[in-house]
Amino acid sequence: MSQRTVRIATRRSPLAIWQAEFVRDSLLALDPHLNIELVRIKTQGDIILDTPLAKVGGKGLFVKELEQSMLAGEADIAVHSMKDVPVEFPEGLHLPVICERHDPHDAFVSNHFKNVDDLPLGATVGTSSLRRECQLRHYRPDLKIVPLRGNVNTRLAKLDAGNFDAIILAKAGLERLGFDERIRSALTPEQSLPAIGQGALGIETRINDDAMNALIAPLNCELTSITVKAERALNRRLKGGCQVPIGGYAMLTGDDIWLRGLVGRPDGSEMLQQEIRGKASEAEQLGLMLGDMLLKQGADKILEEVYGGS
Ligand SMILES: NCc1[nH]cc(CCC(=O)O)c1CC(=O)O
Repeated sequence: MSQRTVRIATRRSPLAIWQAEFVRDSLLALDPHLNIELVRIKTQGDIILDTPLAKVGGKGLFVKELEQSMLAGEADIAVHSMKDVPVEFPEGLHLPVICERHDPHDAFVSNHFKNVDDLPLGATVGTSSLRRECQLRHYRPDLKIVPLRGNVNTRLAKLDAGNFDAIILAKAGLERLGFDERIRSALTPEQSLPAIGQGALGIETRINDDAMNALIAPLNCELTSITVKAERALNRRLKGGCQVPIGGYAMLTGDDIWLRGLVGRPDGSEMLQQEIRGKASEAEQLGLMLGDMLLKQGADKILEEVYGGS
């Protein structure tokens, strides 16, 4: 029974490796006799580094190759940032486990300024996230938003090279890599509503791999699963792609859930926001309803323009 081998498919970025090792160590804490290997895979998202992802197009740029390795039997599980996981899974695969969420907020990183309000008029901020760009422009129309891609380490190096007054990154990614001291402040959800699934890790497996599904089941965090499922239901209703600024963040208090959603234009000229509260047991329906509210408010028009109508 022991000496079972688990092959974890992971991207090669330092953050992805940290996340795969986090899941490896969590599994080893449950059964020290497991034999766990990392299968390091290069994805499209890692290869195309000089183009804003929204322009590269296509969903699941960071997960497709990991899924193929599982379907080909070269890996047993894949660890993903939930933020990067598309709403639909390929036939034969599912995502039964969402681990306890780390900090979901965006972080303000700068060598000279302590928060967004502290930035001088016309300051340069690096981000390639349309969601961050939209909200920053909406909040501070004077800021100059400049594309910034690459993994977390690369982005910090570009900041240090003096290319930007500040950059915005996910707090969770910085903290996982030990860059806590680089975080000058957290952006509140009112300043920057996080990305759907931000801060949460998910584990994808083959649906029919009963042994593996049972093995990873204890890593599931029920509370995180509920909130992320609500956020992902919102994304499903909005047919969330990476060309539209979309934000979504759910919080649980006891049996109640509070879900906020945002759809906007990258230039910040329009930013629609809605929120909904209800029973946690209806998390997914609430996510879909919130999507409908945003669509009715005008998100349908924005999405239609971006995706060229349908
Ligand atoms: N798109 C890259 C990505 N995917 C997940 C994270 C952060 C970690 C997380 O949200 O779990 C990041 C980096 C960032 O946005 O700064």
